[in-house]
Amino acid sequence: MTFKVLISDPLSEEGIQPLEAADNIEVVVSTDLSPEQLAEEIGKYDALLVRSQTKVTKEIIEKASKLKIIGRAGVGVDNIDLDAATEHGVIVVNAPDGNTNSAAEHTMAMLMSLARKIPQAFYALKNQKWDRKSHVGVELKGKTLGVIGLGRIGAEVATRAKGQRMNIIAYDPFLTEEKADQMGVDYGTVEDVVRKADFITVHTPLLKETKHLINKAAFELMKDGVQIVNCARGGIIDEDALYEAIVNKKVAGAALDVFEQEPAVNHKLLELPEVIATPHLGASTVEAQENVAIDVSEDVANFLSGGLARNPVNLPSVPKEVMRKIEPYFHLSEKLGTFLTYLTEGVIEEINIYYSGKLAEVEVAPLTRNTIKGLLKRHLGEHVNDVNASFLAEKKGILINEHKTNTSKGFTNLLKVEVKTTKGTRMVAGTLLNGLGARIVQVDTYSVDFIPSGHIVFIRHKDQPGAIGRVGSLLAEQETNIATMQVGRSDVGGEAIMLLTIDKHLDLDELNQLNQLADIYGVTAIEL
Ligand SMILES: NC(=O)c1ccc[n+]([C@@H]2O[C@H](COP(=O)([O-])OP(=O)(O)OC[C@H]3O[C@@H](n4cnc5c(N)ncnc54)[C@H](O)[C@@H]3O)[C@@H](O)[C@H]2O)c1
Ligand SMILES: O=C(O)[C@H](O)COP(=O)(O)O
Repeated sequence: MTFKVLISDPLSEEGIQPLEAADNIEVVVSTDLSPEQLAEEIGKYDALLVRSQTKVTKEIIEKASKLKIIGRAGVGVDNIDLDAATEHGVIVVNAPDGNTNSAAEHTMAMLMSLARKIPQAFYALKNQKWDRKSHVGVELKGKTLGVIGLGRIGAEVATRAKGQRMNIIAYDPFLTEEKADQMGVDYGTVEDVVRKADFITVHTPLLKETKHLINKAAFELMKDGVQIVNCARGGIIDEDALYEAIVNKKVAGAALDVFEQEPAVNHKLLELPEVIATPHLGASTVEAQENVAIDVSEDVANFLSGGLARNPVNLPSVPKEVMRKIEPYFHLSEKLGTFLTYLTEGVIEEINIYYSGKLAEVEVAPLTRNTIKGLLKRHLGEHVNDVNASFLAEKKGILINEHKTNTSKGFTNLLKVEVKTTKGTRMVAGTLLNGLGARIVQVDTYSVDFIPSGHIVFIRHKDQPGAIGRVGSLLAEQETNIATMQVGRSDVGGEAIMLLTIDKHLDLDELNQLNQLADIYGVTAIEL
């Protein structure tokens, strides 16, 4: 099978080698597509690679019938509708580390240019003006730099600013006083940071919570003459409030690499001499572009070949260590879900997944997603996958509960799935036998032992002499070979079950004949 990958923003040619080199991938580079053209084209592609320019909207994703993965060669994914991607089962991956250094260096370049008015002086000189008086700057040494968002880039900026002998005060929701101490920065709230800083730099993602984090009220708390840097995302700083604060002389200068609307030409902030700017160049270095393109190309190529994504954005990433422990249970978890879809009637209201024995000691969320995938796929179709399974279940109002218990009924590990529907509760449990693979060991209250794979017939019948024989004889007449057979009953003469694994698929006629045998209550053909 050949996968088609569209690259719709300029990426480093060296960086996309992992895709070009893959036998099963055809790469198309088309960086001038309008949104309408992209919407028209996207249906042909299995993967899309972008930077920040391509807007991957809900409308685009809805037209992307074959799309499996979107790769963002960079950090920020605010140009991608993540909810729409998740709903349509499209995984989004980014390259979180490749441009950290370049973005931090660009921030420092902007900070120093701002403090020494280098762009303004250069502009004057270019216009034949030898003007030394208007371009007197300030030193960084001894000043306080407020860092809002002390993640990868914020932390690198803090380290470099310390090299300029600045004091750092930082706020990040994940920063503790202890960690701040270890990093040699002062810990503060957003309010502390904006009150105390001479320069403020923001390094958060653009989220609902960070939109206009620096607003009119924040500017009012700042020192007079404060200077502002934004090399993260337009929109973290309220541009109207910044404009006003500069005009009112509260803010002495601002260095902006990013804007609320990009490309930002004819922007009112660019008319102010106190503002210096670059057109979103933080990650535009040869090194960063190569790094991010390699990272994302490798991830996309690997994912298309059936591997796991290293840097998923809309799916929690699972540490390798945990993955190694739970990977053997993947097959079992999906099969248990699928098996139950054949037994249940009515609308699913609640799914309870019980992990016991060894399984109770590990992170099981990926197994839960996989079980739900198995439960939903048969009815909702192939588009249900790990990315959207929980989302779709939630959207359908299904309650999902994970339980960890110690009661593993003598098995070293046991995975039990119980589904409550409008018509009743059904249950199935499975285990992984050392060296023998997966087994289903319980169906409702019956103990069984069979491999969850292939053609299975589940029969409910009256516990009567002859019932089993009649089923065996009819299957023989139908030239159906029985591979294994399990029987179980709750009470003598009561309801009993037969679970047969057979060598071929039973058609409707053959099933009907089985159903009409004496003492048979119901026959279900299961394909696992
Ligand atoms: N200008 C560019 O070209 C360029 C290049 C790379 C990254 N970026 C942008 O820089 C930003 C940071 O990137 P990163 O790689 O450091 O990301 P990161 O995830 O490592 O760090 C972001 C930090 O922001 C913190 N944060 C979240 N909400 C916050 C809040 N309300 N207040 C304070 N902190 C908050 C997080 O806890 C995290 O530590 C992103 O917006 C990214 O898109 C821009
Ligand atoms: O979030 C990022 O990684 C940067 O903003 C880089 O964006 P770009 O890939 O468009 O340069």
